[in-house]
Amino acid sequence: MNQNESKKEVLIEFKHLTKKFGHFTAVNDLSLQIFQGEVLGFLGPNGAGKSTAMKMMANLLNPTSGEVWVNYNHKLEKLTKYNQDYLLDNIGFLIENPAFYENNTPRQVLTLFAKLKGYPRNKIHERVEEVVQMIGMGQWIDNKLGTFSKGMRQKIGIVSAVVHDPAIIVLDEPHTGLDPKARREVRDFLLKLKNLNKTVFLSSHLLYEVSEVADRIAIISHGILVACDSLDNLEEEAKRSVIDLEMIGWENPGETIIKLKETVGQFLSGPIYYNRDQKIFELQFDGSQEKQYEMLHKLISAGIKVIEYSVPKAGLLEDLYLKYVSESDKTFKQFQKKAVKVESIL
Ligand SMILES: Nc1ncnc2c1ncn2[C@@H]1O[C@H](COP(=O)(O)OP(=O)(O)OP(=O)(O)O)[C@@H](O)[C@H]1O
Repeated sequence: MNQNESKKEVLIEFKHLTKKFGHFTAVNDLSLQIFQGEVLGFLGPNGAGKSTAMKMMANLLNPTSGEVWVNYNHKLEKLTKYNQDYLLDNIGFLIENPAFYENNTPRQVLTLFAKLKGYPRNKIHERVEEVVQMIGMGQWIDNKLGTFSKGMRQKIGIVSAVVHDPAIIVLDEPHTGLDPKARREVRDFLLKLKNLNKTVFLSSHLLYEVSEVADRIAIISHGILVACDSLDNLEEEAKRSVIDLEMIGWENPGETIIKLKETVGQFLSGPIYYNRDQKIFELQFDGSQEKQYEMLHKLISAGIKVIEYSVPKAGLLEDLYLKYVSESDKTFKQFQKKAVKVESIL
């Protein structure tokens, strides 16, 4: 935990949360804190366990073991069926696909949600109009939901999670069924919530959508938390790992790779790749900026004619995300193999 995190108030805490369906472990010993005022992106491939964890947080599923703790009056309390009404009162959830009556309008549905959640009656009219405008659906407020596309319903579902103005908003895959324009509207909506200092816990398998709004990212794969850090730190880590090198005065990529290895091999953390289209060499590098400079110095001292030496900007975070997920895939497969061996011995 860094210094900033230790100062912030924890609003939700998962403690060793585990959910098994029969022999299958969907969420495996997940420990995670969500801090006041942050947008925490919960990222993972399909089937990673995101929805299962969120359902346990909403008390829609009981954990097999572990606990969810929720902040109430500046004190964390363990979530149970006895205190869920007041503990979850200040949280807005979009967990499953929203189902609406076809004949209702967004105004009717959202007014009902706000009433049920105890929002002040004299302010509901204004609040409903405000949130529908916020997500760019103002002109549809009195149209029947039966005429809406999947994406439009999804946006109304997102709004239904915030209409009572909760402090914490939990959105499971809010981008489902949205086209690029609608995704941008949802992104803008999430940024507005962030500016209002709301705490948002957002799951998705879309890295870009999460990285545009999140302060921190938690990556889950096969039910296991494989990374959790601030977006800045993850971006730093991603940047450290690759350097693109463009040179002149070389002919054969194979021979050049051998020469590069001889010259700077001690700094490298993985193989050197040659990108044929861009005519650049990719060095896998894991070190400080000082080391990065030393490496450049060695290249030039060895007579290698470097004309570009840079950290690529696009796609780095994606590479890092895929690295975490594929490492976890490998570990999971090895574990499965061992499990099969043990079963056959038994
Ligand atoms: N009720 C259930 N019974 C059995 N298995 C389940 C149940 N609910 C979920 N699973 C399994 O648990 C795993 C995790 O599912 P979960 O829905 O949490 O993943 P996810 O990360 O939300 O995926 P997606 O992005 O596809 O929604 C999946 O393999 C799923 O098939």
